[in-house]
Amino acid sequence: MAVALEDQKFSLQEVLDTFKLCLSENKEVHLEQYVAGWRGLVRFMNSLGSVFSFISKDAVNKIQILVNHLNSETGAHYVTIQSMVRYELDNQLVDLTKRGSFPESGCRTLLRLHRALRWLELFLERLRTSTEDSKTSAMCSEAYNESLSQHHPWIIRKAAGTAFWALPGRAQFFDVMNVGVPDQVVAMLGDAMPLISEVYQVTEDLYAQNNLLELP
Ligand SMILES: CCCCCCCC/C=C\CCCCCCCC(=O)N[C@@H](COP(=O)(O)O)[C@H](O)/C=C/CCCCCCCCCCCCC
Repeated sequence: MAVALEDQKFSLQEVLDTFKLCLSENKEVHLEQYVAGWRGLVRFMNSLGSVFSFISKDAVNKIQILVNHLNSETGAHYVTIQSMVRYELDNQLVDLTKRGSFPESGCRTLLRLHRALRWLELFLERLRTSTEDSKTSAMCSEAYNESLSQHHPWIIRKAAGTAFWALPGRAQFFDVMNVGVPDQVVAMLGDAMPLISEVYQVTEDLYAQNNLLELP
């Protein structure tokens, strides 16, 4: 019997596998798979409750901007993050010092998700090494404070901190991930982490080489 898409059980393994697909052998990051990975993560976050919807809205908005670039007539330049950066810089399509004509450039939009990927990397590593009595809210908030929060104003930091309190405990969180017993979750995270870290590092190096890490 066919199962409707919305009835299919969420599998975090599949989402993390999508990130695996976005890195080619020559270390190019494919944008279509990168945004597909984010879409899956947002779906997971939505399943945790409406308290996260302000975060989800922002992420969806940024994903959509990138999808619009991919589907535009210049979409061929957006196949990889590397080609996107080259194209937008060569054609002066990026606001480099202050917000101006290009508030939806691929480079600045992806930078926001890239910073969030660092949060994810830190959060997953904490989850992987956590114990039964570790608190997901504390792990999430520590990861956030070490990464994304440095780019957010007080009001966003406050709202994010409040939302983290609504995270389910570790056991329930592992359950929603739908990977298996805790040992299987830990093993899956151990496999996924190096890939996420590599995607993060390749993007970080590309942005650093092009002085794009502080785009307004
Ligand atoms: C095995 C565990 C899996 C964990 C799965 C986590 C799923 C997370 C899914 C999505 C993460 C959210 C990505 C958020 C992108 C935020 C981008 C950003 O920084 N935007 C701000 C700046 O944008 P501009 O104004 O410059 O355009 C914007 O101001 C942000 C607004 C919303 C608040 C963002 C708070 C981010 C907290 C990230 C932690 C998410 C916690 C989820 C808990 C599972």
